[in-house]
Amino acid sequence: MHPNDQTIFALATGLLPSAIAIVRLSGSRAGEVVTALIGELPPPRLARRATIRDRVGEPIDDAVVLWFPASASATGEDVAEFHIHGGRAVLAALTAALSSFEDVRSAEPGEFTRRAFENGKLDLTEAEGLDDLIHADTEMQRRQAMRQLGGLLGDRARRWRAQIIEAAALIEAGIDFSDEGDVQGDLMAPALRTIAQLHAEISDVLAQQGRGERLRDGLVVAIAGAPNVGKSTLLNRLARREVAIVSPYAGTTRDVIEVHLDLGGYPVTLIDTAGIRDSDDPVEQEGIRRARARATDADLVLWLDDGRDEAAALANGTIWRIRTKADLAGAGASEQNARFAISAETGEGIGPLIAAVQQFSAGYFGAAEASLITRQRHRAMLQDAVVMLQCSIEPGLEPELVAEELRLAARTMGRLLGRVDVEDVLGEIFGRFCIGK
Ligand SMILES: Nc1nc2c(c(=O)[nH]1)N(C=O)[C@@H](CNc1ccc(C(=O)N[C@@H](CCC(=O)O)C(=O)O)cc1)CN2
Ligand SMILES: Nc1nc2c(ncn2[C@@H]2O[C@H](COP(=O)(O)OP(=O)(O)OP(=O)(O)O)[C@@H](O)[C@H]2O)c(=O)[nH]1
Repeated sequence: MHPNDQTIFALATGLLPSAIAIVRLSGSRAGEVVTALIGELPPPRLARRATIRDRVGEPIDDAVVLWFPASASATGEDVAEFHIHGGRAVLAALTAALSSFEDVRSAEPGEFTRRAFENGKLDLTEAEGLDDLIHADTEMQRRQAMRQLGGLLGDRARRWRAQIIEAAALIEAGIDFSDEGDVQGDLMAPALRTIAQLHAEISDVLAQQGRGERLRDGLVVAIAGAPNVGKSTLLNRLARREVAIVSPYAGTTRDVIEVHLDLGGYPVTLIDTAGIRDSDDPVEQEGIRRARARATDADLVLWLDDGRDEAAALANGTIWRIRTKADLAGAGASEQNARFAISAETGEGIGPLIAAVQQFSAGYFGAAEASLITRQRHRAMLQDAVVMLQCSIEPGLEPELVAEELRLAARTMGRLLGRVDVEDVLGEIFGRFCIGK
């Protein structure tokens, strides 16, 4: 049997041990497997308490089992769920029992969602939204993912595609009637008007600055400044106070420390460039180069200055000068230029600084609320489509060529939705899902 037709199962819930764990099973063999394991097929979509038994009748677990017959299931196939006790040995015993059936195997990452996609339960943009939802760390990321999963972009792309196909059909009809006087012109003009409108509408969506893409990764805020001004102390302060840390981890080199923060629902990646100093060690030099690059690309640089610093900062984005060690006497001339005065030691000024960074990200991401585009892939497809639409309305173009450009544009919309030749894209997208999704 082809792997795509095999029945697949996977743990759908998190780390073991856990109170309860859910194992999902999807495919044509699911009903037969459930019947063998619990002695009956539960009524559709109703929770059933049942003892799961192995092939020789030994009880494996006291569980809750759900049965979703095709096609009214998450994947569109026959689906069963085993809500078991989340012990490692329980899962191992159930896994062994499931694997003992022919054409039943454990699922690849993203395989359930891929089947849902292939059975028309989701389009590709919605599947991407689902992946984003699972990986959403902050409230704003969750909201954006829900909009995407709900078809905000997918519905729009379907409408655009239908309009393009309709315009192409009108133009092709005009070609067929071309020896019948005015019919051609009558059909062509409204079609071209529609295309011009679509062109403007999609261009508008593309003009939205990439904030939606950025919301997935977070705003990058770099803490920079001369050695010993208190960068690491500030990072530690920020990470411990008033902000939720999402995932602190050391960067690829020991010189760049990244902390992922949830600032009022907005994701912020805080990087400490404590390693920016001259060094003879080639490994350290590489770290320094990366730190500088990250700081230069940051959306916001917090440039710390303990009163002894005269030099200007390195950065493309916004820079805020921050006077550190405000608890110590002896402010220099740089004091006047500083936007904030803080003491990581006493905590003075930290609250207002956090509030200001939060306000900065709210301003930055404010526009993302309306953003249809959440990935580079969407942008690339829509840019292609706009170019094709632009070509199709070039004055004086032969109707045959107009229709051809429109067909290409419709195809590009189809690729955005995952309808045509996207095998490579599918592998890339679904391969990154969690196992069990
Ligand atoms: N236990 C459990 N919880 C879960 C899921 C699941 O599969 N199992 N989900 C997993 O994704 C999410 C909910 N999403 C779901 C999406 C579609 C269907 C479903 O059965 N769809 C059918 C019937 C629609 C209906 O009657 O409402 C369909 O689309 O035809 C179920 C869950 C989150 N929570
Ligand atoms: N009095 C006072 N001392 C501080 C304050 N912030 C940091 N320090 C001290 O300044 C020294 C340097 O602080 P760090 O946070 O390591 O400075 P850094 O900028 O990360 O230093 P490098 O890693 O060398 O670049 C430490 O001894 C801190 O305790 C502050 O607000 N007040």
